Amino acid sequence: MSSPITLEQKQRAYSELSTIKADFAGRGWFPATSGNLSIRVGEIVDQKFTFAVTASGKDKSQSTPEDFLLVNELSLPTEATNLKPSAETKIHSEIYRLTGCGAIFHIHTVYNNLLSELCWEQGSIPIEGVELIKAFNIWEEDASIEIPILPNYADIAKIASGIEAALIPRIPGIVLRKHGIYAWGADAFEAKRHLEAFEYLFEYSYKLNLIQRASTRRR
Ligand SMILES: CSC[C@@H](O)[C@@H](O)C(=O)COP(=O)(O)O
Ligand SMILES: [Zn+2]
Repeated sequence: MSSPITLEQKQRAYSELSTIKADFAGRGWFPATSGNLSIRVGEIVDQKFTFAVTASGKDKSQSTPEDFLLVNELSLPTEATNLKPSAETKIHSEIYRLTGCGAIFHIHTVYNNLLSELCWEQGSIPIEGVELIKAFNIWEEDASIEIPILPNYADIAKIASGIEAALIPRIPGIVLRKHGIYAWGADAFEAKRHLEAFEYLFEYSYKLNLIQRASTRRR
């Protein structure tokens, strides 16, 4: 059994999620109700854990008393509620199980969708030598990283079952093809830093690609 969650722990997680949700909504990171967020509450004990997750299908630019609920490692609500957890909760559960992280943020952006398609054939998005790679705690000079891309099945359990094989240990994120990114960290602060870095690197990479293609055409 994981230890019982106190009201204070729950309120702290909801408050943190609420602040992050408003911040990301302000950046246009939740178009058309897309995206979902979660924070783990309490420790992982005997592979059992609890996390606060966004309710499904909400306008995530609005703040209401019904934005979040608690679920367990099986993605099932741990308290009586009318709310439905995010349709993608099983992806969160699997990432917590595999990484032991403390927070997971998922967003759909044009840049993460474009890069997932541009790099689909190679199976991952390569980024070379950009300073912001250090946001992942990768400090080597001119580091090269690859961000894995997974197929975007309609069956969320099928997506979740492919995560273990796709994970790259030092990369705190995965991209679903023409869908969006999942980024995580030890806590909400770190998950946010990672997500911001991924999105910056995707925009950089997409624009670099455009410039390089245009200059190749001119030659
Ligand atoms: C409305 S399109 C986006 C959804 O299909 C899904 O990908 C998503 O990110 C949000 O689902 P949700 O159930 O609200 O967490
Ligand atoms: Zn999604």
